[in-house]
Amino acid sequence: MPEATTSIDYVMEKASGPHFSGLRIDGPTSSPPASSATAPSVADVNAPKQPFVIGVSGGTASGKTTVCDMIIQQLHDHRVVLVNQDSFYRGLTPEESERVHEYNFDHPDCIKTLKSGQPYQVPIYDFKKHRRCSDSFRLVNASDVIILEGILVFHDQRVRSLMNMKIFVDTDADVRLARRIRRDTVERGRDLDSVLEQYAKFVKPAFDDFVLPSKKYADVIIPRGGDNHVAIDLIVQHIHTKLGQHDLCKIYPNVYVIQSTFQIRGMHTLIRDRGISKHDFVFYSDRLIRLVVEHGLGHLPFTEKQVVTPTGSMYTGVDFCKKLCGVSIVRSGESMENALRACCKGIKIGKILIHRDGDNGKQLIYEKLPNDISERHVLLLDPVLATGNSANQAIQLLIEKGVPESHIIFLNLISAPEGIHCVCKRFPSLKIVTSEIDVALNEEFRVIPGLGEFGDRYFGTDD
Ligand SMILES: Nc1ncnc2c1ncn2[C@@H]1O[C@H](COP(=O)(O)OP(=O)(O)O)[C@@H](O)[C@H]1O
Ligand SMILES: Nc1ccn([C@@H]2O[C@H](COP(=O)(O)O)[C@@H](O)[C@H]2O)c(=O)n1
Ligand SMILES: [Mg+2]
Repeated sequence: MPEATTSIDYVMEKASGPHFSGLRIDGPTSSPPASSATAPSVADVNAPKQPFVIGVSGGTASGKTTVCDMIIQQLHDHRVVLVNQDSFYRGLTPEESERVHEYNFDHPDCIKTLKSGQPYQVPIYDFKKHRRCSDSFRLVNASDVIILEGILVFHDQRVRSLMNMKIFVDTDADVRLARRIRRDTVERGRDLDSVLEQYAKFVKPAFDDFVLPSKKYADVIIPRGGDNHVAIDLIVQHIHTKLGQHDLCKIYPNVYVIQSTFQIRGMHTLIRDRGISKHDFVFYSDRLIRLVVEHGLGHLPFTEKQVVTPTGSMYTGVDFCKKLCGVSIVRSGESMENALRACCKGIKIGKILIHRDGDNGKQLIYEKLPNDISERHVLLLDPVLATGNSANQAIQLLIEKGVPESHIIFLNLISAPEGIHCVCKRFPSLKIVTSEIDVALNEEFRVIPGLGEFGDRYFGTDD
């Protein structure tokens, strides 16, 4: 895809015609870094990333935001970020606010910065006051997927050229007007006359002159907006396919990421927050660990079992696998032992301590495992999979003790792609169960965004 070569600050300003434009054309930009076109190597998080950019356009109140929300929800991927054109309106002065009906509101200026891999502070816009909320920003990272939404995002060729996929939400004009009246009067404190006047004077002409002509650039047109579930499903599938090259679960079928829900995202948000109290860190880590452990147990073999219920009927179910063992990688893996004990009554738990010895890998210094470990299925415990060096050493030890590789399930809360590659390449029959896969390791081999030193935070030695 061609990279735009010039600043896009001026983008679509010409669309404002004789009226003054609300577009912030003096907005913050940054020079693209020297190697912005390079795809990141898994080992170099500092290399600028090339996100997958989706443009979503359509007339006012066509359902753009609704469609974007549905896509994001169905993608279940924390790497997706929504950037709304609204955030880039220039704030009106008090005098301008008096004559707000003279305004023709327009366009974003952030996408180039985001595309070139730099974090960006997106302003938050107040539609009631017609200006940006002072001191209120949302930090947007160079995520893997950026959705840029707005009525004019297809207008300028240079903005379009940044997009990997363009979606136009096509909704009947009467329906849009009815929704806009309701939205602007109920949510944005406008009165009916001003909404209708603005619509006739600016919104409809701008739609005819700029928005509708840009429909021809769309790759996908969605009739009926958010009501069109088939179209949204297809788009989500396409995005999944496009991101497939990063999808480690497809490369390694033995990697399982537990189904993301807003509960799980919420818990991750809390434990990743550096400002959270120790008590809350432990509480929400424990909740997540319990989910990972339960999910991991679901991968154990079972035997069929029949029982008689109190109604005298037969119930055909399954019997748990009895020959089990937990093995924690000391020290942070010990934080997962309670959850395992709570799920598996009387489970034996072994330990492996691996001492970091310089930069040349790991040196094992302690192990205590059940004598009959070779007959057991092993749940290997470590909340963070970073480089994979410690994990590989622990797994190698288990295999040397006679545990078949396919009898090992490695449980963790977060995994770096580097660690997954490292472990899965060497031990392809082992299973990994995790709750989130992070972006990469940084130069210090720390998981990014990560959550810092898990053991120190969990056991309170981070002061
Ligand atoms: N399919 C739909 N059915 C009913 N109301 C809808 C539908 N899609 C959107 N709306 C409502 O219409 C208004 C505009 O939708 P929104 O998604 O914000 O449009 P846009 O971002 O294109 O301006 C909102 O109040 C929203 O709740
Ligand atoms: N202070 C403002 C800023 C913008 N608008 C209108 O918003 C419309 C675009 O947003 P949609 O969610 O409807 O796509 C656009 O038509 C602007 O006129 C506004 O009314 N007040
Ligand atoms: Mg919107």
